[in-house]
Amino acid sequence: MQPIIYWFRNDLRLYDNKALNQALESKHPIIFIYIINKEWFKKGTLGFNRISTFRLNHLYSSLNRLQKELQSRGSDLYIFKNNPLSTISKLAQQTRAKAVYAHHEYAWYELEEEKAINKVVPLHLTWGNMVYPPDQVPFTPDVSPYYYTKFMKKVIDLPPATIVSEIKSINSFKGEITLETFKLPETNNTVSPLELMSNYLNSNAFEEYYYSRELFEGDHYSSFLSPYLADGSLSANVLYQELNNKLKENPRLEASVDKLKLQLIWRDYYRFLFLRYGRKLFYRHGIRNKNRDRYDDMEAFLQWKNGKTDHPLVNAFMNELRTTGFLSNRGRMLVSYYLAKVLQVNWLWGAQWFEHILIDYEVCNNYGNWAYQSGVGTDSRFNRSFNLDKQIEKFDPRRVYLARWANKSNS
Ligand SMILES: Cc1cc2nc3c(=O)[nH]c(=O)nc-3n(C[C@H](O)[C@H](O)[C@H](O)COP(=O)(O)OP(=O)(O)OC[C@H]3O[C@@H](n4cnc5c(N)ncnc54)[C@H](O)[C@@H]3O)c2cc1C
Repeated sequence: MQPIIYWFRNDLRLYDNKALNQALESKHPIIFIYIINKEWFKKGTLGFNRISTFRLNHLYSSLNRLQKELQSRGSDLYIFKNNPLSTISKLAQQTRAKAVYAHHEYAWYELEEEKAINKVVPLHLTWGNMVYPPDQVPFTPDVSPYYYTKFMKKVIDLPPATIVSEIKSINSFKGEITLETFKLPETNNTVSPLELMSNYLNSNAFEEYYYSRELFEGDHYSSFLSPYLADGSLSANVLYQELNNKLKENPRLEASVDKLKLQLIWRDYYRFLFLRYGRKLFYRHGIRNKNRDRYDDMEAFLQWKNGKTDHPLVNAFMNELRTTGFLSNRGRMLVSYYLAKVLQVNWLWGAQWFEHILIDYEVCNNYGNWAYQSGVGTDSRFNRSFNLDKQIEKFDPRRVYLARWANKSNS
C-alpha cells in the first residue's frame, strides 16, 4: 500500500492531535516528518536570524520527546533541515507517497506554503490546535469579529473542540528513506508538558494567577506554558478543558480559571484575525492602513533592542528578554508601546526582534499583539499610552525588578 506523510508543524504531540488521527484512519503506512526550515537561520537586514538558541533548544527538546514517543510505538520521526516544499516534493517522489496530512496554519506565509505543496502532492489539512477552531464556530473567518471582546462573547459559551484521544498503535512506513535527515542534539527532557500543566494548575501559584499575571516577574507569576503551547507539545484545548475541570473541583479558583481561559481565547482570536486579514498584518500600516509616522531609525532601534534607551524600565525589560528569551506580558506590552509610539520606530522591526529572541515566538500572537500595541491593529483606542513611571510605582514599588535588570550589560 502506498504510504502517506504526516507533517508535524506546531502540533508536536501524539494526544489531542486531530490531523494525526485522520492520517491513521486512512490506514496507509505513515512516514512521520518534521522540517526545520533553513530560512530561519538566514540573517535578515536587521542583523539577526529568525530563531535564537532559546527557541531552537526548546524545539530540539520537544522533537526529542516526540521522536522517543514514536519510537516507543515502533515508529520514528524523520527530521529534515531544509525548505518544506522541496523536502516534501522529494520525499513524496522517493517514497511514492499518496498524500500529506497536517494541521492548518493561519498566517500568510504558511498559507502560501500550503498552496505550493498542494500543487505537488495532495495536502489534507485539518483544523486543530485551538479551543474554538473555524470548523466549530457559527461564523467563517472572513467575517470573524474585528474586536476581541466581540469575538470572546461569540465563542465563550460554545462547547470547546472535542479532545481526541492519544494514539496507541501505528501502521508505520517500513521502506527506506534516503533523503538526508537531521540528527537532533541530545536534550534533557525531564517533565512532560502535560505534567507541567498539571503541576501548575495544582500549585498555590495558580490560585493567585488572576492578579499575579499582571506583574513583571516572580517565581510563578504566570503559567510559563507559552513555549509548549507555541510548538504544540501542549494542547491549548486540553489546557482549556482542564481549567473547566479545576473549577468544578475547586470553585475558589474561579477568578484564575476565568482569566487564563480569556488568554487562550486571545490566542484563538488572533488566529481568526490572521485568517481574515492575511498579509495585511505584516504591513507597516497594518490592517487599519494608517500611516503613523514610524521611521526606519536604526540607532533608536538598536538602543531599544540593547536596553540603552532613556527609560530604565524599558532597559530592564529588554535586558531580561535578551538574557532569558522570555518576558512577562506586561513587559511585552510596555516595550512594544515604547518602540512604536514613543520612539516612533517601525513596529515591524520590533516584532522581528521578538520573532528572533522569544522562546515562545508564535506568529499570530506576536504580530497580532505588536500591531495592537502599535495602533495599527485592533485596539479600539489606537492612541492608547502608558505612563512608565506609574507602572513602576504600581508593579515594582520597591524597585526589585529594576535593580535586577536595568543595568545588566549587553553581553
Ligand atoms: C508585543 C507582544 C508580543 C507577544 N508575542 C507572543 C508570542 O510570540 N508568543 C506567544 O505565545 N505570546 C505572545 N504574546 C502574548 C503573551 O505576552 C504571552 O503569551 C505570555 O506572556 C506568555 O506567558 P505565559 O504562558 O506564562 O502566559 P499566560 O498568562 O499563562 O497565558 C497562557 C497562554 O495564553 C496565551 N496568551 C496569553 N496572553 C496572550 C495574548 N495577549 N495574546 C494571545 N495569546 C495570549 C498564550 O498562548 C499563553 O501561553 C505577546 C504579547 C505582546 C504584548
